[in-house]
Amino acid sequence: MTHHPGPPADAGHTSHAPDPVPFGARLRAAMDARGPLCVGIDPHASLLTAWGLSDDVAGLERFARTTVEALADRVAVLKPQAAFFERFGSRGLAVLETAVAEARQAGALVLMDAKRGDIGSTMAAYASAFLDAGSPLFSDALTVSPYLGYGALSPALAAARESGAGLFVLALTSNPEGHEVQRAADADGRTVAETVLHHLAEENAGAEPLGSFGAVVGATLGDLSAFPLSVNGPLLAPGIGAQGATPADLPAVFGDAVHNVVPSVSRGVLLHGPDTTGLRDSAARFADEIRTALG
Ligand SMILES: O=c1ccn([C@@H]2O[C@H](COP(=O)(O)O)[C@@H](O)[C@H]2O)c(=O)[nH]1
Repeated sequence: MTHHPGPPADAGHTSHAPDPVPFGARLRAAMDARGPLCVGIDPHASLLTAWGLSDDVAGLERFARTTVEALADRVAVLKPQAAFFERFGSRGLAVLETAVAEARQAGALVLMDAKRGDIGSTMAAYASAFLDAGSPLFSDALTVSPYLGYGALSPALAAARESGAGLFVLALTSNPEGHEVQRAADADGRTVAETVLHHLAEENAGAEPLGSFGAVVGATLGDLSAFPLSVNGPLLAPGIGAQGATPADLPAVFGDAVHNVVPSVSRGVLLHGPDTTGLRDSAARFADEIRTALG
């Protein structure tokens, strides 16, 4: 697979032609070319301050631009955390739109971490916002929450198929509070997380080289061999760095599914900014550790 992982040539404008190559194939190509590391763009107020920036839209804009310029030409995936842009209202969203377009233009796949989930009719509007090729916030993939029922995600699945985008469905999140919901079992003893993973395996059946519908599975969770992680789709693994997990943990957590893992680091890289070399060197160190861990 030699397809360029980046966007169509008109990225940066508000109109995008649907990419005929499904997200899973584009992601596999990007992982092969650049390694699997995903870096989060999480402009925490504390990071803006640490970077010598003001906690306002100007600071946000500088933070996002610096991160994109430092990393979009070398990591497989950039993952803007929408919350940190939304807190500045419409002007924050304008910064997010620009960051998405510039990151895609530079060759990174953009995973919008917005964790959307609602009844189907409202889910269709979220899908339109992030997964319709003509939307200003169109992204290569979107995180979604299945806790209104996996079936309520149908409009997002349909929109992603239409535009060649992907989804990452919350299954086993990196935070300890997730357990009481995600590990709750039904009458047959099947946990919520297992149910989500089974749906994803069905979604991705037969897809090559990789399905477009992934799961979010924290790198912090220890041995997950009790869960059916082989969904023939990507597994976004947040929790490396600031939350305490390390690349060396990945094989023990993910077992046979480790080669479909997209390890994700936000603060662990970002705290080395605003210096471009600091950001790049930090990302390169994580990438090296991941390569070593995955053999
Ligand atoms: O289970 C999850 C799902 C998403 N996240 C998000 O990833 C980053 C983690 O940031 P770090 O600075 O590397 O801790 C953040 O945007 C979370 O909202 C997660 O941590 N766990």
